[in-house]
Parts: sequence; structure tokens; C-alpha cells
Amino acid sequence: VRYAALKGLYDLEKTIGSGGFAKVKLATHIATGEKVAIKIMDKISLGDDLPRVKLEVQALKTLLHQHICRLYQVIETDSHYFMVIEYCSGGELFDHIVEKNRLSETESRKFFRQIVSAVAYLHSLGYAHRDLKPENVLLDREENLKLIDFGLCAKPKNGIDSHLQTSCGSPTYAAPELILGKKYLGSEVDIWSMGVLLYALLCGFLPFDDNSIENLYRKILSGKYDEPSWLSSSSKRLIRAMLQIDPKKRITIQELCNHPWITAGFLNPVSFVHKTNFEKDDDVLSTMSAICGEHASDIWRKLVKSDRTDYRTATYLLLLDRKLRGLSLRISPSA
Ligand SMILES: COc1cccc(Nc2ncc(-c3ccc(C(=O)NCC(=O)Nc4ccccc4)cc3)c(OCC3CCNCC3)n2)c1
Repeated sequence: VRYAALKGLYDLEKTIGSGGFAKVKLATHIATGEKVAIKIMDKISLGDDLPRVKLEVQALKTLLHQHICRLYQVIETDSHYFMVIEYCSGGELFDHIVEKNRLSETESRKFFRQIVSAVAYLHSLGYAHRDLKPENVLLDREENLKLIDFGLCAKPKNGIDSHLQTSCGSPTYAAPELILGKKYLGSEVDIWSMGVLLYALLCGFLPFDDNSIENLYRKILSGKYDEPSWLSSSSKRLIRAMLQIDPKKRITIQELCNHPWITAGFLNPVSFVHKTNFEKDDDVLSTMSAICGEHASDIWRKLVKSDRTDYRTATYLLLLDRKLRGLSLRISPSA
């Protein structure tokens, strides 16, 4: 199906995912040949969830972190929203764990530190993710993790949106207080889900799993799970600290950043220093001026003044990514 709004800018390819009211397609940014993911939401099926897309776009524009998928461009037509997002060529962490059966403690630690860094950054901005699960953790080409929120679940960390309570977060990763419908803090719920994630990395299966939802709930509320023989005592201690039924007894994100298991083999605790905003790059600007004929200084002035989600921004960021990967900034002649 063709979308007029993308004509000449992006070539749509295969569908790489679909959720409630969103479909994600792989696409090519024609001018640079770079791959992107385009999340397509149609306004009719969004219904009264429409305002949440605006919140998500606002959120993503402020979330600048090396382990959170970058938003390049937003295109709104009267029938659709198109979010042009960083494409992660490594796919979902879930599939990576399945194909390796389970990950070593060292590989798990490398990945888990990146997740903790992204979540600590989210929390520092007052957000909670609330749907942390392997399907929402992607791998880029360098096997670095990118946290995403496919289901529009991330929300301000304190307070509850009751109607979201059930629809948000899959029960397998949901904390006891969320299941019991109690008032909960998003930051505490995220710690629990990260505990389930860490367990999945180290074990290759889930701590709480059952085909019947009641048994699953009962297992989660019991807080009891197997500790396979291959788990080190340090891993067991950390998992136990995260899978505490009482949210007030659960380890906090700050304690997590400094936990011995997290810092083992690394020089420093997890920091959520995030990447800065735009830095001016003359090579990229001169490449862009070769495409569109405008002066580099004019392009930069317009970039800085823009809302940072237009086509010019997408082109700049994609060329900057390519330069940071050490590739030439050649442009397809058809541009
Ligand atoms: C190679 O084979 C493969 C195989 C599979 C995937 C890929 N790659 C690949 N790259 C990029 C995406 C993507 C990124 C972000 C968003 C998004 O919705 N952002 C919004 C967002 O993250 N907000 C936010 C983040 C943090 C905090 C608060 C708000 C949507 C889609 C993707 O999607 C595919 C889906 C499929 C279903 N499970 C989830 C991923 N897939 C590649």
C-alpha cells in the first residue's frame, strides 16, 4: 500500500512488527540509502488513544540516550501518524536469548548494564517504562541494546492510570502490586520487570510462567522461582533483591547502578550519562548542501530552529550516524 506522505522520501519494505494499533515497517531513507523503522498508526483505530501518540512523540523527542531508539521524523496526515525511528538490525533481544539458549554471566552483565543505564535515565526524567520485556529490547548492528516502548506504555513515574493498569505490561513481567491492582510506583514496577529480564538473560527461561493466568498470578504473588545450578551466588542475590514482592523492600535504581554484580569487572557503576543534543558537523552539512543546494550555514540555522522531527533533521541524523560508523557520506545520485 502506498502512502503519499512518504513519496520520494522513504521506500517502505517488509513489515517487521505489529501491535495493537501500530504497524512497523522497514524502510529506506531514499536520499541516504539508510535503513529506518517506520511506525505507522492510523488515527481511526487509535480512537481516543490519539493524545497518547502526542505524548509519546513529546517523550521520544526529549529522550536522547545511547540505549533508547532515536526518533528521526514525525509525519502527520489527516489519517495517519508516521514515526521514523532508528532501525535496529539485530532484532529483538528475546530472539537472541532463544538462539543462544541462555547467555553467560559476562554477556548478561554487558547487556543488563545497558538496560539499567536506559531505565535510570528514564527515571531521572520522571518517566517509568512499565512494559519492560525482551520484546521491547532491541539490538543494533554493534549488538548494543536499544530500549523501546512499542506499546505506548511509558508514563510519568508516580501515580496510576487505572485503565492502563491491565492493558499495560504483559502479566509475565508484571509486578505483584500491579497484578493486585494496588497503587504502584512505576519506578518500583520497572525494577521488578528488570529482575524478570535479568533472570531470562541468565537462565534462558522465565522465573514465573504458566499457561493458565491464575497459576501465573499465583506464582508471581508467591515470589517463588527456581534458581538453576549455574547461577552464581552474586547473581542469585541480585535477582532476589529485584524480585521482592514488597515494593518497599525492592532494590532501588540507584542501588542497582552500584550493585557488586553490576560493577564486577567494570571500572565504574552504571551511569546514565546520555548523548547530548545536536552537535554541528561540517561534513554532514556540506553533504546536505550538495543535495539540496542550500548553504550549509542556512541548513544549520533551520535545523537548530526546527522542531527536530522534520525531514531535514532525519537526513542530518542519518548522515551523522553514518559518519560516526566511519562510512563515507556518499549520496545516491537520484537524490
Ligand atoms: C532484523 O530483524 C528485526 C526483527 C525485529 C525488529 C527489527 N528492528 C527494529 N528496529 C526498530 C523497531 C522499533 C523501534 C522503536 C519503536 C517505537 O515504538 N518507539 C517508541 C519508543 O520507543 N518510545 C519510548 C521508548 C522508551 C521510553 C519511552 C518511550 C518501534 C519500532 C522495531 O520494531 C519492531 C517491533 C516488533 C515487535 N516487538 C517490538 C519491536 N524493529 C529487526
